[in-house]
Amino acid sequence: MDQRHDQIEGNSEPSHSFGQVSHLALDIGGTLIKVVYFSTSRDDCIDHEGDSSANNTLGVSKSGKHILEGRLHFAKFETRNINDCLEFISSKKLHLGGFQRCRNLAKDKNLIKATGGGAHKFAELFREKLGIDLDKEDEMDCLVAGANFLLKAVHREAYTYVGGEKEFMQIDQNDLYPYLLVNIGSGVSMIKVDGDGKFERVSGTNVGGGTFWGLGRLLTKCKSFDELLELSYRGNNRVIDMLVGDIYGGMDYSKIGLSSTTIASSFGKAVSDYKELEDYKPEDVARSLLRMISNNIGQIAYLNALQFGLKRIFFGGFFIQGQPYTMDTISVAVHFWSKGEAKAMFLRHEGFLGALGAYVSYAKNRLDDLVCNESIQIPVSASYAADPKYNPRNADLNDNESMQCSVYTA
Ligand SMILES: Nc1ncnc2c1ncn2[C@@H]1O[C@H](COP(=O)(O)OP(=O)(O)O)[C@@H](O)[C@H]1O
Ligand SMILES: CC(C)(COP(=O)(O)O)[C@@H](O)C(=O)NCCC(=O)O
Repeated sequence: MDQRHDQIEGNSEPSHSFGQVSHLALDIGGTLIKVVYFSTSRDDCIDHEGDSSANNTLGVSKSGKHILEGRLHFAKFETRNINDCLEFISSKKLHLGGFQRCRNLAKDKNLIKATGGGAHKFAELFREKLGIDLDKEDEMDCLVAGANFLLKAVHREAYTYVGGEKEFMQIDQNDLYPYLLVNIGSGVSMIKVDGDGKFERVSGTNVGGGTFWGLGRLLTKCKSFDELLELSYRGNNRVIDMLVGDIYGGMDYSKIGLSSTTIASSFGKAVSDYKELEDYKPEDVARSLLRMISNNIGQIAYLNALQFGLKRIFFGGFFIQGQPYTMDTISVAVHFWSKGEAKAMFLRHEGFLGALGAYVSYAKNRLDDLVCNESIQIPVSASYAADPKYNPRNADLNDNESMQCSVYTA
């Protein structure tokens, strides 16, 4: 048996063991590193057309392409803790790949697809610590490729969020373009997508996820992003935000379509109240901040959609993280400004667009193709649960998933 295979399996109980790991891809952003990799597992072994050779996860399709069945795994780390990510990759031997056991495609085993600014910034570190070269892919190319892949290949990927309810969208592949992709990472990029590889970054804003996390940390003294979010759920923004009703004596300003509860000025009450930061509850501050930033992004997104005549806006990036209040504020902003004409849509794998784009870019070189059979909500931590060396503090996996899929190799 292949030694590499042994080493990977050696860390795991049989029920959750990895088979081969292949095609590791990274998106090293300003705040978070996103990791995507494919693994076959014994549970997933399928012998297509009777191929019972050494690698029984590799079958041959009617078109002559080999099919490798397995799961796509997702993980994320804070960029400031990049060593945790390096350790994770190293301990799982993810960088060594796995196709060579079955297809002798080892020639570029030390070349790992990577995108995001960190692919440039940390290239030397990866070479030094893991002996791998980062094969850099452009960040915008990857965001678009990742979004197109998810929208076309993954069932129940896109959804609207209205009145606290998720509604999954049926995406007609023949009627997908054009759309606006708004990626809310540390900063925000807005990309008009017209097709596979056909896009233009039409706008962006420096007021994004990093602003929420950075300002929020300074204002509330909270220690983690999740804590800040948690705070925001308990808060009441009306304590700090100046509403139309505060200015108009409790009345709507109906002539221009503003209800009394519309925020007239985010944080505006802090001026008239003569209060200091300590006089406000951190949860109210967090709530106002989340609302201010989400609302602003929703509005800028809509204005761009308007300018380019786009009806559909997909929001990605880890700022969203499937958080109800964030999505609600963005949805309301898009609905309000577009008078119901445009729709905000969210993606289940919103934070992994770039990493998935880097992943599918392997296809450019090796003619491999990734097909998702289905998308199943399985906590990715379940894949590691049996690993005695797995330390959840190292891999901040939150509630990510792995999804079942096939890789078609030429
Ligand atoms: N665990 C976390 N730690 C830090 N930021 C987080 C976390 N989860 C979500 N976020 C939010 O996601 C943003 C980063 O999103 P991401 O799409 O990964 O961007 P980038 O590529 O710039 O790192 C942060 O600025 C923050 O608002
Ligand atoms: C520079 C970036 C593309 C980097 O991506 P990120 O790490 O934030 O995901 C992004 O932060 C951005 O688009 N910022 C907004 C810059 C602007 O248009 O004003």
